[in-house]
Amino acid sequence: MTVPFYKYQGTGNDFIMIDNRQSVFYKNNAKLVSTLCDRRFGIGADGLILLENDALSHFKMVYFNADGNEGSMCGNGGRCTVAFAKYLDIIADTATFTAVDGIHEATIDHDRVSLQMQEVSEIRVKPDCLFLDTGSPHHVQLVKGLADFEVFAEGRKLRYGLYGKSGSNINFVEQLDDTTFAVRTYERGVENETLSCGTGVTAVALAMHKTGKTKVNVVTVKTQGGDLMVEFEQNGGTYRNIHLIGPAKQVFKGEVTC
Ligand SMILES: N[C@@H](CCC[C@H](N)C(=O)O)C(=O)O
Repeated sequence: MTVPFYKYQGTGNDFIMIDNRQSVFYKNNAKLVSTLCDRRFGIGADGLILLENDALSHFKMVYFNADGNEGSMCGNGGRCTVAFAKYLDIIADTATFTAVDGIHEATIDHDRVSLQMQEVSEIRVKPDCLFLDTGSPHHVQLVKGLADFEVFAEGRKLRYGLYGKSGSNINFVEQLDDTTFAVRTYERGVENETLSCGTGVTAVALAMHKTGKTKVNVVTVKTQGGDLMVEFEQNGGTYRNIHLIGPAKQVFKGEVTC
């Protein structure tokens, strides 16, 4: 049986995208998902996303990490799914969709997607790092010399050593100026550095604001795959109206044999 697929990328975080409104893809097959995401034996991607029907919103996003397991929220994947929904004519310029962490709103202008993220009220500030959940769990740590930093080795050590079996995504950050940060992320579920992680970028912006490294409410975060912006409001200890903004593009389409 063949199933049409599309490939999308958001600042280099890449996804296999399948229109599953007619249940064409059997989703309880972790081995199939991981093989499709394999860069040598499959299509190659950081994750696979199913766009499905939803009673409450325009569509539902079901996200799998490259290891084949269903993941927590994916910010770049969410932005790419909005672009895919527009391509399929499910939405025009605004969307409401359901993800694993609840309902999200988004707008799209050409290939630029602004995705509203869930509120964040708990940020754990530790002596040399922060931990917060922006839909997915994130460790945020300032480092010097980010370009040469051993992201894979250090990220893997922390992901398994500090956060137990369930683990965490690990972000290493360097401040570039009052409003701009660079980040490199070791992604749980991909078990490698990815070129960009949207929930990670969101976590970095909030963590840097929380610790007073930046005073602005619109932060630019430079990833290995391009720039993203995070806008937010802070009220007491809670960050709300958080938006992750940046490009999401279709790269190619094809068919998979399942
Ligand atoms: N690439 C994603 C993050 C996906 C979540 C993560 N891998 C996990 O399950 O912990 C993003 O853009 O947010």
